[in-house]
Amino acid sequence: MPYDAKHGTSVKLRSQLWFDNPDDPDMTALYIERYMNWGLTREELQSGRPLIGIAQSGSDLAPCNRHHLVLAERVREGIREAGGIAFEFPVHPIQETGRRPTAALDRNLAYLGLVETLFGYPIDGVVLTTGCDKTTPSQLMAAATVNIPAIALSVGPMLNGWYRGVRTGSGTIKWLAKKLKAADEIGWAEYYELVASSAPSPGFCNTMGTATTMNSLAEALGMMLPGCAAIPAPHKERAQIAYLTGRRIVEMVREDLKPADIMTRAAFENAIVVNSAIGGSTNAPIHLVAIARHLGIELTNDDWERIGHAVPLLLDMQPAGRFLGEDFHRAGGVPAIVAELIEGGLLPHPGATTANGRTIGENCAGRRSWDREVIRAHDEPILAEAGFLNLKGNLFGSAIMKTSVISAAFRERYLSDPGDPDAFEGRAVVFDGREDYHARINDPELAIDERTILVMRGAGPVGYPGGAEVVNMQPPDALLKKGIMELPCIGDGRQSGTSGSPSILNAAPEAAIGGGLALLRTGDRIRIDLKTREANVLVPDEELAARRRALDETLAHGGPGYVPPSQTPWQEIQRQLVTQFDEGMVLKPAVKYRDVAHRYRPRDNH
Ligand SMILES: CC(C)(O)[C@@H](O)C(=O)O
Repeated sequence: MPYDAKHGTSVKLRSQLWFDNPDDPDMTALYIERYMNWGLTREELQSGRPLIGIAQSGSDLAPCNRHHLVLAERVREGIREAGGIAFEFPVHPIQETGRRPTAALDRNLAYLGLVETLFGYPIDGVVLTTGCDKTTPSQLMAAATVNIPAIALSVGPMLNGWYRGVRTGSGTIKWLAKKLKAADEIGWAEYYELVASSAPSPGFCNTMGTATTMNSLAEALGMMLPGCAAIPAPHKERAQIAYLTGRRIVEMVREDLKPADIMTRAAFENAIVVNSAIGGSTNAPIHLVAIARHLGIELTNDDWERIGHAVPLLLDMQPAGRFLGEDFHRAGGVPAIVAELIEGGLLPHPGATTANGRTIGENCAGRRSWDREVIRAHDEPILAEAGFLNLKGNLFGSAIMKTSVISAAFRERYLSDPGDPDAFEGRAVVFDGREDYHARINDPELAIDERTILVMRGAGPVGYPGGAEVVNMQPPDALLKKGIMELPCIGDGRQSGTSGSPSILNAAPEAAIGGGLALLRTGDRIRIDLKTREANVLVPDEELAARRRALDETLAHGGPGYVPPSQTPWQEIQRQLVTQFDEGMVLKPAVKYRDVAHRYRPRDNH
């Protein structure tokens, strides 16, 4: 509904409440004078042109998004040409590889800041500059809450990394370098060289890590122009789509096309299917559930399994496959994946609306793969069932397992219980947080062998705090030297989207608030059944009940000792308000605020 009809004012655009409000010329004078002080004229600000925010997520602290500082010029040109005026402003930096203790702590902080900015300033529509992992969901969450017209612009992945003729992918190469170093095959100098080779240009991870995943899903949700997610940052098409995005947001304001019109339940179901087909990150369920909750859409990890598990893997990209971002883009990017899914009858809602005003089906139908090695045909997939499993049992109520990275060697070694090829059992070795893991992983007393299951607890939204990517646990050096490159891992934290290890992640509730992992002890046996989706510690119920009583006692006296104290005000605030991973790790009081730009009119400041 247009702004004037909803609020009974004589202004047509929200920004006119500040700059062109005939009902209050006195306040208009106050609001407009300072925005003219850098050269804008009264005529520009009072001519009914939409004022378009550019939510700038790039900075020197956020190298993955830094190229947005350059792209914003093309966005501005597009906005101007379509008759709008650009207002660029900063969003809180979120850099996964730079922020300690974890960038995930800042997703909700950036969300809060952006909600306040969009609500409290004269902005009619916004370009969200997405990139590194959490920069995408934080901005989509804010756009969902405020619900003014919004369109996302991906910064794009880096160019492919190369080392001695071999593709080196972000993050994924780090796991390999660690293994080579542990096996004494390389020294530190080559280690640095190898890892740095994977980052040859501006842009985010060139693997299907969380960044490419979340940008691809933003496109699948309909919040980007078609093809936007995968264009590498330095390519000319990246600057071209920045310009087109700027033009389009002005039209979206005129059409009053808002996030809640685009990000419907149907759009989320499409995104889940696309995530399976691209081999997307295990961080995606957390973020999509969060965005959905801010729109009032009930999305669960059961939905992820029900809608996504049977979908085939079509994209051969690291860590699930071989290729990198440039290859994905050249093969056709997200539109080619969607086209294959439509062809195979696998996309549930081809009629879902997207940011350009057309449906995802209209945008993508027929745009099939240019390179069948990189993006496979729907009937010749890399893997038949590539989606996530949602495991449950006496260790947790929900944990995600990414099936597309379970290697053949792993299947052979573990999923071979006689008569039960879907189950494996192992002895648990439990670590209380990352420091404990790094201090003890090579301790021979732990007797870690090829049937061990590594467990990390204390890494969740409350425990770490923020829910860190620290469940990337590798076997001890002795096993790596023997060629055992991966052990099954379980954790109440997250794992990098670039990791290829067979892991059970995002376990909720986490140990820090008394989840089942808190009851586990080194030496316990764990059984995982991929068919029944169960994960249980094989300890008699009476014994578990006794451990539960002891834990309750500890919790009553301030909680398990492995939860470190908060170090900053935000750590403490977020700990008090945050939900668990399976509920999106959102701030509990925040989700009730919906459509705030239409529901509320901000009060004047003088
Ligand atoms: C590679 C990183 C930094 O871990 C992240 O981007 C991810 O893919 O999860």
